[in-house]
Amino acid sequence: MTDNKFQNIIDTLGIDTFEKIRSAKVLVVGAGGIGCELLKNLVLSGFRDIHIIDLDTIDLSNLNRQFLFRKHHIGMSKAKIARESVLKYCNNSDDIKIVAHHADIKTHEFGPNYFKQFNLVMNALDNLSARRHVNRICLSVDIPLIESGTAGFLGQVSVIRKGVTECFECIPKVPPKEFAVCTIRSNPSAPIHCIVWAKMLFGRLFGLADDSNAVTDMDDNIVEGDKDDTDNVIRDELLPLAKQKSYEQWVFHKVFYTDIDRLARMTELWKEKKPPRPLVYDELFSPDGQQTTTTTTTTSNGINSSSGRGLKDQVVMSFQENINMFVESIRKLQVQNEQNGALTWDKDDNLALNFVVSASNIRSHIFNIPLKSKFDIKAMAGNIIPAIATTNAIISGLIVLEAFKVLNNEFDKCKSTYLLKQPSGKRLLLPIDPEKPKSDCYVCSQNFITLKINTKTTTLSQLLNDVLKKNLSFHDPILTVGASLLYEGGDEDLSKEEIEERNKLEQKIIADYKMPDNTILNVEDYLQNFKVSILIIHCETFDEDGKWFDISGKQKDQSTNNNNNHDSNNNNNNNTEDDLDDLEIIENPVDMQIDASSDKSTAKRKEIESETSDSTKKHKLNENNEQ
Ligand SMILES: Nc1ncnc2c1ncn2[C@@H]1O[C@H](COP(=O)(O)OP(=O)(O)OP(=O)(O)O)[C@@H](O)[C@H]1O
Ligand SMILES: [Zn+2]
Repeated sequence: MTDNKFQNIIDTLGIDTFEKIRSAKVLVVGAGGIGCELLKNLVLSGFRDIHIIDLDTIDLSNLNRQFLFRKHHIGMSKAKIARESVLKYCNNSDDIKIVAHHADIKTHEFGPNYFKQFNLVMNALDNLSARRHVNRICLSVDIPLIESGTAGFLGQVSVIRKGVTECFECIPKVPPKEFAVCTIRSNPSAPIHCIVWAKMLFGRLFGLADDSNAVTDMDDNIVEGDKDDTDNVIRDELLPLAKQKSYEQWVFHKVFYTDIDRLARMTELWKEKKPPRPLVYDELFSPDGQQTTTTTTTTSNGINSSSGRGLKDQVVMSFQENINMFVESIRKLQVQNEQNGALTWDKDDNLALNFVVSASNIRSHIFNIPLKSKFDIKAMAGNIIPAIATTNAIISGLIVLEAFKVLNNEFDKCKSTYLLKQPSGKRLLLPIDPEKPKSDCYVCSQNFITLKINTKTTTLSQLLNDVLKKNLSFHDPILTVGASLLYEGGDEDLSKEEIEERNKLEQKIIADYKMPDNTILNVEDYLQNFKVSILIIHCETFDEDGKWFDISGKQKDQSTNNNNNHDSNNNNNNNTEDDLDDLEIIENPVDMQIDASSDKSTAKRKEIESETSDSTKKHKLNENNEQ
């Protein structure tokens, strides 16, 4: 029967619910901040058949809140160590079975058939694409999903059940902020512009070749775009000389002298502000690489630096210290690059972070922008909102409370609960009824998507990678129009020649690829067990700068006529939404960060407003909290 240590649970939930907990098989996706707390809650509540998946290894920066991990675990699989540590809570007894997978949930091993074995899936993820992926599979095999997330003091838990509640994709998520390329490249005015630039420069110098990375042209000594009075292209004769000396000197000269010199000469740009000042390597370093100036404690733009008190990383380094760090990090990264091939920027890789800190601060100095500490730059470069252990703990507790209702099939009692920053009616937790599935959701309601795109200039490769994979989170899409198969991914069964042939096809323009204006393209992903029809509308101009396609939800019956004037239900743009921590976070109940124009947001807002103002409803709110 049961163990005494669960007597409290039995007394509270009743023996029937407890037996369901004992026999349930559940999947936890993610063993990070929420995942660690959740696993501990699950075993302490009596769950004993748990699968846990996480693709990552333990990092030093996880230890302050991911309490299942210790310093000696750094570098080891999160899922496996989480399993080991959590088993200690139940003294390895209690007939408990935890299966840990050190793997990406988006791989074929974990397709719909794998999901079918569970009574419940719980997401403890940190990115949109994996969340969407799990949402689609759970819908396809009709397994309840509990979705959750935290951002600083804010948090949210919601239950997703096919046909009963809205799904994760019923409401479009607010895309991450993007900066205009010209601001990053030519006219920065805030530290974040220089930080974005430095990350791009890292990719340009040490990452994979990427034609869209326009941070600087590293290939020759032409001062781009500039011609003298007699129409000769202007060249920077010093650049090839710098190249002969060392890689770091060449990079330094190119990005902090040649490019800046060119910008400084664009007088139109500097009518109302101080022009940038190019830096000369030899004025900062002697030919033997030693610095020529003494370390200053104040930057030229008057910002106090390293003499300040506080933790080392929280102090703003002097200009000279940034210069030294820049040169040193390039030297070391170049060695890594030669040994390991292309590098990927990672906020937790100290050397990569040093590069971005120093490069962005030097650029800030040049453009008269305040310098920032390594701590601040790491937060901005990693889009980090400090993770708070207590928030994760509260949210994980709420997940388990919803799990009990799910196991009891009490979907009518399930709540979407928001953890607020400020109390609302003295309560920090705001439970509301989940919304019904949105009728025009292309994921849970089988509706059409409308895609406006220039069919005469866009290639199949752009459609596949930027629209279908990055924006719509397909993993391995198969494209058909009518009965003809247009494209199928996967390299397993293809010969080298066939792959080459397919790569060539991917470069074809989509209009030449049986997809002219007003085509209905069917896209299917076997791994997600998900398909959608996309109405393609040819469009040559878009309202926003830099935008080259537009996606909107569309009812099936309306979409088949060729009418460009359809309503945009979704707000998708061209951003890669992968890194977005995509919570429907609300700062305060009447200021919800859902698509403010949607009916749903208005309805929810009204509900919350009335709940927080009406005393009888407040009572209901209190009842709801005592779930
Ligand atoms: N596709 C995926 N498959 C499996 N696990 C994933 C996937 N995507 C993300 N995860 C895991 O989800 C967890 C999310 O946890 P959390 O938000 O605490 O992130 P973190 O990486 O541990 O911390 P931070 O991002 O704050 O440094 C991470 O451990 C991450 O490895
Ligand atoms: Zn939906």
